[in-house]
Amino acid sequence: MSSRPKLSKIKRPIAKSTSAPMRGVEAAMYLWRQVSKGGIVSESLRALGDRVSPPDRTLAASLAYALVRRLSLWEHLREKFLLPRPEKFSKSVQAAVLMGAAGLTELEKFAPAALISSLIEWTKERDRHGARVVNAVLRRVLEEGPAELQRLRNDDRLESLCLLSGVPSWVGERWRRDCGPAVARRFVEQNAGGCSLSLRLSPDAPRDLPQRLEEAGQIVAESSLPEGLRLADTALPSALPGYGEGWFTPQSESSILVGTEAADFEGTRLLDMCAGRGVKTGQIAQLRPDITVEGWDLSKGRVAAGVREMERLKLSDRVVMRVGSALELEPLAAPDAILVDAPCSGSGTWRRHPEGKWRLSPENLEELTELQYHLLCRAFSLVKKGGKVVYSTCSLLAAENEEVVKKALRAFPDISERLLSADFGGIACGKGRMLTPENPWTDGFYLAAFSK
Ligand SMILES: C[S@@+](CC[C@H](N)C(=O)[O-])C[C@H]1O[C@@H](n2cnc3c(N)ncnc32)[C@H](O)[C@@H]1O
Repeated sequence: MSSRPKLSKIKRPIAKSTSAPMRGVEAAMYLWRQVSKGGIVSESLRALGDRVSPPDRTLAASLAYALVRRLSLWEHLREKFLLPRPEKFSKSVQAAVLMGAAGLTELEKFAPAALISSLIEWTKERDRHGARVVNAVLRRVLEEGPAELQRLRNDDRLESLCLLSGVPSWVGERWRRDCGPAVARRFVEQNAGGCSLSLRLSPDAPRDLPQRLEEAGQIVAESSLPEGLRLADTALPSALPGYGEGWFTPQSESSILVGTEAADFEGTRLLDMCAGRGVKTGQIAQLRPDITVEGWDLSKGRVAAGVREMERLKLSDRVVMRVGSALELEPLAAPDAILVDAPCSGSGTWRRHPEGKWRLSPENLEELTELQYHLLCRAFSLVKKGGKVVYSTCSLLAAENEEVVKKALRAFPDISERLLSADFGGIACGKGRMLTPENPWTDGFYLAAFSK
């Protein structure tokens, strides 16, 4: 994996304004280039605008997601077939082989010969001699790749399962250390599953919203949560009927449970210390018409999106969103309850955001856990005496969850962990819970609650 492009911090893709139309494979390569530079597939796809026709867009998205979801597997195949070593070849050859391995293995609807010839054409424009190498290597992938995949399936080491499921092997090892081999295998396998859109219904959603969604072409199912609704597939939420009216919010069922726990407190003021775009902020304000909410976030863009979200949900009169670090801002009034929905590795949501898993390293995990610890300590010191703190992450790693909690509890003897307000399922972690991505509508989440 030595030749992997550096997947640095997320940057927004730059849409070229004066650009020629693109075919599917070319667009897929553009998406991959953006991801390699720190972008994310969905946003880069949007930035392509009308430069690709709808069928080419579908092909480009399928190829790019196939590549990013199981990147380490394609790198493994590239290592095996692009000899003597991938680094000996140009970047274009390396990228074409990677994309080809993903496409030939996963895309059943696209004829292998057509994919190979598109990748050869793409490479030819960048590296004339390299195009022959791409041709030869992809034909080997086509012939010998299935046997290699079968060999991995027959091998019961966790490392092979990680390759097949698209999980960085060091994370698989961490899960084994944290939870034992059986749970670790389950987490790895769950990562290979698909995900679908789940909605949180607003109190003013019309009763016939499910029918309206079905009329718009969605397959709708009931959720295990009274305020939830499941769609059979993913969809662009803003394109669904009722989005503009604020009748629903896209939110995974695990995330809904976190908001439910945070809204269950005595008092009238809640501080949401890492409010992001305000998904849980809006949920809590809807659940508790008697309270006011203050939401903070470091990101100006997310706070601006949060402000728009409160307007969409008609909550702006009770929710204030502010930009700044939760380690420095002072609350407008002392909070009775605080939600720390901490920035994290996102290891419970990798099915939705596959780019994140390849950006995580043991080093930046350590930086995250430091920040999480300080955020939780700040919440412990800011909350009123008698108040409640909820800590959550969308991570399945103990380092970001119970280990942060243990360390912060040691520093605050006046804080104690309390039972959650309901049985949320998942795996017990002290008095908290780890919710697992066991179906397409749930993400991996950790939540724990505290009293001062
Ligand atoms: C998990 S997300 C929050 C999601 C949000 N609660 C929701 O439900 O939509 C974590 C957020 O923490 C923010 N963040 C990171 N460092 C922060 C800090 N020092 N102070 C405040 N927010 C921070 C990030 O910008 C990110 O939006």
